[in-house]
Amino acid sequence: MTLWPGGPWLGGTSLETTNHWLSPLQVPALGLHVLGPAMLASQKDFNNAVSQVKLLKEDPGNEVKLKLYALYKQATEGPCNVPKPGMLDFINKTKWDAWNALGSLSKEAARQNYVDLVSRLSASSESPSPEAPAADRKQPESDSLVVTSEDGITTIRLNRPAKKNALTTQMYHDIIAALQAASKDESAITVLTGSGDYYCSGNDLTNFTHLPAGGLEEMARSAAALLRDFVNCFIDFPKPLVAVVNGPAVGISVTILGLFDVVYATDRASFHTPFSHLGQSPEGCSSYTFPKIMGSSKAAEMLLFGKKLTAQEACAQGLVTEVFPDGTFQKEVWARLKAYSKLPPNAMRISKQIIRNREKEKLHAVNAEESSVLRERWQSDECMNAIASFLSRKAKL
Ligand SMILES: CCCC/C=C/CC(=O)SCCNC(=O)CCNC(=O)[C@H](O)C(C)(C)COP(=O)(O)OP(=O)(O)OC[C@H]1O[C@@H](n2cnc3c(N)ncnc32)[C@H](O)[C@@H]1OP(=O)(O)O
Repeated sequence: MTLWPGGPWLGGTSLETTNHWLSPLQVPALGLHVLGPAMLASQKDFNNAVSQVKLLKEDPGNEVKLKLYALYKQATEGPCNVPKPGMLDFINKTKWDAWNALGSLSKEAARQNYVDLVSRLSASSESPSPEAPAADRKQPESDSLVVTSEDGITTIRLNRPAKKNALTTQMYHDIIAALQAASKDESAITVLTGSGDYYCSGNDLTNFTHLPAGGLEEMARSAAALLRDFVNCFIDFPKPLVAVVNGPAVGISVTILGLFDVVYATDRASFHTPFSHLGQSPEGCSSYTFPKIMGSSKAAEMLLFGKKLTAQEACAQGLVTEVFPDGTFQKEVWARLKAYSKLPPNAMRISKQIIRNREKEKLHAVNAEESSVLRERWQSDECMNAIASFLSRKAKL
């Protein structure tokens, strides 16, 4: 089996010829124990991904191939418990190291990560041009998102001030498209900010009132898929990503801050994740990033009890990089960003890559799990009652 004919791997010896490592014929009947609702990739998805790898047009490079190998082994055989190859058996030792580095990652999560990785590789090998100029950018479908590019900075602005920039389903799609375009445009830095007095009041709770033909279950399924795609874009975003938090932030607009590189906030901002109040659970990888950023008990106070942080508190906890007086916020922040945007863009990209790569697989696994749990939560009475309360004007945060 030759996946990338003529591609010398690791010093001229093909990894696959030493282990036939991606042959779908070798996938044993797994009898997998599925953890949650069907958010994690099925065996069929996994088998498809294994076949898809062979169709990739470009060689993804040794590092990625090793990752695929390790995830494949973990997904099919579980944690590495075979003896470590000898020092001089370079290729098998490298493969063993990659597999062993996955530690106790479950078979299901490895399978999911494998499917995600293959889908990203397939998408990028199909993308027509690496540098889509800003002028070619597909404009958002509605006025609720405004995307501009100037001075080496692409700015994605939430523009629904009358609704405190609450995120409609269309806005999630538009933000995904805007991030994908920004990742390929010529700007050095990408910024997310809001119009008006709020940064963002989180998920628009009326999203839950548009029930599709398949009812609540179908609504929860598609919302979980959208959430997962949305958060994946932040995990994978390749350039410096800066949040300019111009006012209070709620829900998902707070949780994804843990995936930004830098967060600047006005002293009027606050940070609120009232998931328990809403019968929901954390998303945006916050169940992982928040304890890492602020320690487990501060994270628990926010994520379990919905403690609202002031900008100064969020800065002290490490969620916010710097707080500015509201009167000079815009002037100071944009002057600083303009200066940063003049730095060599490739160096910034590569530095971000090296930082993010250490965490990427983990973040994707966390995102998959959080989305899966929320899919269930959204069908719970606790959640339905909280949303009904808000919509009937009985409850406000
Ligand atoms: C598919 C992916 C799903 C990802 C899931 C994410 C989870 C979350 O994000 S959880 C967080 C959800 N957000 C909320 O619970 C916030 C709800 N809003 C409020 O509690 C308050 O509106 C506020 C504290 C944000 C602001 O209060 P304030 O008194 O200053 O202003 P209001 O008069 O309430 O708001 C003006 C206007 O905007 C509407 N609105 C504000 N936020 C939302 C929202 N999140 N969803 C829907 N609508 C919202 C509010 O109803 C008002 O509308 P009207 O002028 O028509 O009454």
